[in-house]
Amino acid sequence: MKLARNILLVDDEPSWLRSLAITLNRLVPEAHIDTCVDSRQVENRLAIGDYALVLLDLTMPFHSGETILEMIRTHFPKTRVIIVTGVNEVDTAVRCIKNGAYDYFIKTDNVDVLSRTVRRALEVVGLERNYLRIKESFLSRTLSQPEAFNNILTCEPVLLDQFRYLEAVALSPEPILIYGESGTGKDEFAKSCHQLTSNDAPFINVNLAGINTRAFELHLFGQLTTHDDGQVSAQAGALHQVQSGLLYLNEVGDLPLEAQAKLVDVIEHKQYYPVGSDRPYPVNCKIVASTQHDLLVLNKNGKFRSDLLYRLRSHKIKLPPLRERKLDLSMLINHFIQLAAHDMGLEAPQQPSNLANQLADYQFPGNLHELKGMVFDGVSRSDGVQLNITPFMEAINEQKPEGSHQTDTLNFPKKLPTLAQLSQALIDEAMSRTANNQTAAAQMLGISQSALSRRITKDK
Ligand SMILES: Nc1ncnc2c1ncn2[C@@H]1O[C@H](COP(=O)(O)OP(=O)(O)OP(=O)(O)O)[C@@H](O)[C@H]1O
Repeated sequence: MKLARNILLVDDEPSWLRSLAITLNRLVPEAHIDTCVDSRQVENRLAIGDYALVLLDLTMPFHSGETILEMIRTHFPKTRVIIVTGVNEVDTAVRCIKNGAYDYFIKTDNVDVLSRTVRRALEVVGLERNYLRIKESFLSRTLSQPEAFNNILTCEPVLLDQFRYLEAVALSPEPILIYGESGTGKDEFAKSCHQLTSNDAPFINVNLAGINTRAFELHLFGQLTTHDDGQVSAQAGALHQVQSGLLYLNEVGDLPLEAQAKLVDVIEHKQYYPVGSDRPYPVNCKIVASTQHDLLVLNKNGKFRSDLLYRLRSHKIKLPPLRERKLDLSMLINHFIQLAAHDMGLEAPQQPSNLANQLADYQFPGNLHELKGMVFDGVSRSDGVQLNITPFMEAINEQKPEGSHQTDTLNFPKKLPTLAQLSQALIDEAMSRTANNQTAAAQMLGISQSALSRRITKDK
């Protein structure tokens, strides 16, 4: 995770610079400290290094601290300045604050004051930069890392917006919540977030469905066990294994209330205690959670803690169900045909041109899981040329409301039709249901396309 942490110390006294650098390295170990003893070099150093913070002496040969402060405010507005001053220069330091310095520090102050001020300044710069990045990235219409979304096919504007939103918030230190029905692509979005944030660190997926609090603790925090002989054995939890990668908490809505309280602690304090240990360990990973349930409703029903809800909702992505993504259908069917054919070692069959139209009113309760299953079934049943549409037609028929099923029982009129009439009625129905696609209609009727074509031509 990118945090602002580069600091430049500027002072003409090399011995003071050395001791300040050592102190800060010890007290603020997450910072990267550089030093500069020549006030004429400061502008060049800032131009080549991405400094969040400058600790600036006031009295130096060549350029005074006040002059350098003005240069930094003008040319490097994203860099904050803390004035480091002697007791006799406090008036000047206060004037510097009025001119935009973040704070001042008196050389004789105790080092705890210094480390607190530096930490706070780094946090402020980190938040400012984060906010700016989110704003700039969201306002631009383009993605800077489109390859992170290679696994998510879509041309739906609402999802393309979610790509830009995810790219904008991926580097934020806050967690991200992905909300959508089963099979809407939550896992894929979490993987994209991993690519955007920490591709070379681990991605760990923890399924929280049905987990109890004890199992949650062991799974996430790990355990330290002290044996009778005094030996200690450790079992690493997901938070240890993930390091600075991405922890994906799948189905967070299923977590018991007690375990939710433990998760709030992790997010809030960025640390955790392995079971059996009273030593805290830092949390350095990105946390992405997903849910199929509306957490607001769970919260109203007393099943989801408010503090966890509001922490998770700081960045949230809502994925639409497939029934609201009809623009994507044809492309997704082709994609799954390629996958299925590859997995089965077959030639990829063609998608019937009107298949997506026929599915226009189908609700897809299982979303992409269901579509993928249908396509894999259709490929396995295909004649090698065209995708078999039986699985799709079966699903459409199953979904028809009560009373519209005509397949189970046939209601004949009082006077029975002749065989020829019945056969003609069947052909007409199949052609109408498949929008006149002879191959699809033939599949439906259980005859070859050439046999159907002969019957149609004969009847003309
Ligand atoms: N836009 C997409 N393009 C291509 N494949 C996709 C897309 N979205 C999802 N998939 C595929 O569809 C299947 C279901 O997606 P995924 O597992 O991400 O959904 P989910 O919402 O996490 O489901 P669940 O809630 O069951 O975990 C997966 O095989 C995934 O690779």
